[in-house]
Amino acid sequence: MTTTRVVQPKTDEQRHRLQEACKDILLFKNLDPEQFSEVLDAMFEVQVKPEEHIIDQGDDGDNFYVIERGIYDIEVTRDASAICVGKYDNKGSFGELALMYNTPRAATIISKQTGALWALDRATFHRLIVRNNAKKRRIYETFIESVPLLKSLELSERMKIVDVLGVKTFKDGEQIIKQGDKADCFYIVESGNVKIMLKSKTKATQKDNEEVEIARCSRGQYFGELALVTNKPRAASVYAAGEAKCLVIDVQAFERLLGSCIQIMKRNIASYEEQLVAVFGSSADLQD
Ligand SMILES: Nc1ncnc2c1ncn2[C@@H]1O[C@@H]2COP(=O)(O)O[C@H]2[C@H]1O
Repeated sequence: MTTTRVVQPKTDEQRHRLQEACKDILLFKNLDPEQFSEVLDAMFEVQVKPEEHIIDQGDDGDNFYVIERGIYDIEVTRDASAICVGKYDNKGSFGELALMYNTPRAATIISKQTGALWALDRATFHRLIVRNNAKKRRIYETFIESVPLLKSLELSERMKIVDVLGVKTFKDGEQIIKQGDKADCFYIVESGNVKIMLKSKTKATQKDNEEVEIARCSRGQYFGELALVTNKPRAASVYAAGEAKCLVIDVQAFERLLGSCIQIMKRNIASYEEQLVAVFGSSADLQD
């Protein structure tokens, strides 16, 4: 693997767009500012046409991609039939697996309209992101083993979660999730507390726009799964209560790696109705 720093020349306007596209990329969250700036230097713009195959399942991995804009289908072929397992909608990233694990591409990614991507070459991805993974595993191994939801997974499966997660710190009172938004992440609390707040749409006596606290989550507990499991907008808002640090997993990794935990989550979702009945006298707000 080369250790040379790659610099792809960019205009100020391009760098600005690139920074915008990369600001929420989970795999970049653990980089220090110098490493992040090396990543940005190495990235280059790729314009895509409708129906273009950006990645073909089975190929060797060349680049990691960050989405600036466009819709991309994710297709996985098993037993000779291709199934669309999800899509990227104007945000997110893909193409990390083949580069991380030296495996053939695990899915085919097809653009559905004209779009724009930023690509990071394999050597730079390896040098800056993959090398960081050993450190990430050391830091999070014990904590991730203690998370009750993940107990049923194999150690190797838990480590794959660690490889792709991002860590975010929220200030006291900062909004983490907004009720009604489209969902794209799942969260596990590493430290601090978060409070789940709900604006009732059905309770006539409640003042307009007033949010009511319905639950709190602390270390080892998770939130943000409901909308991912039900494919609906966020059912409640979530705020940091004091400083809170969360591990964040994107929806594609959630579906790929946490599929076997979904039954446990569904059982817990049933108890949300009881919480709502306790607070509002009815669980109707969760059902629409
Ligand atoms: N369910 C899925 N299975 C495999 N790959 C997926 C899935 N969903 C999204 N992807 C992305 O599709 C990419 C295809 O190339 P990679 O295998 O390098 O990395 C893969 C992931 O980034």
